[in-house]
Amino acid sequence: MPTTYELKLGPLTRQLPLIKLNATTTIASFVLLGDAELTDYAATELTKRLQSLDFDYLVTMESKGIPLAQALSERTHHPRFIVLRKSIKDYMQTPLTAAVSAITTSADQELVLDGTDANLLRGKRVVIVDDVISTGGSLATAHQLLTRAQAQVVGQLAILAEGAAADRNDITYLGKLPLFES
Ligand SMILES: Nc1ncnc2[nH]cnc12
Repeated sequence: MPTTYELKLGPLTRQLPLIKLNATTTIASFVLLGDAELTDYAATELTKRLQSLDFDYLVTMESKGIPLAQALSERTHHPRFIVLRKSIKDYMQTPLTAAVSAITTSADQELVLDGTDANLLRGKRVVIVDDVISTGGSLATAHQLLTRAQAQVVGQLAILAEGAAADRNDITYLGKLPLFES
């Protein structure tokens, strides 16, 4: 039984550890945080995919999407991006929240849009960006929060699509990641 999966993305290769999540599901663990080289490459490639898209804000989800959104913001000359948080902070004003289930987190989580950010996004064209789209749970929750904030989601981007997400035609991604299910 191998212990790693070899991910190839353009000129880059990574050995991803195989992690058993439960009795039936094993993932090739892709942790973007700290991988400056891959973040840089992915941002350059995704920027090409954004070239013909008119949008006002990039939106990402805490926490693994943050360095990617930062790099994409710089490359696309969008000086501000929005981060959907995993919990309500004391400094937030009238936050919007929604429940989310993620493949890598056993307990249900929530996503939070600070009311100040919601005001900024009202009537704006937004692109959601994340590191991996798998079950699509956090993407759907992000989409729901943004719709509640009256933003228009005009694009959904990820570095990798995992498992069945690779068959979706409503996301743009650079590479596929297998999901090992028995
Ligand atoms: N393969 C994966 N690695 C890390 N985080 C994930 N979230 C969803 N799929 C993942």
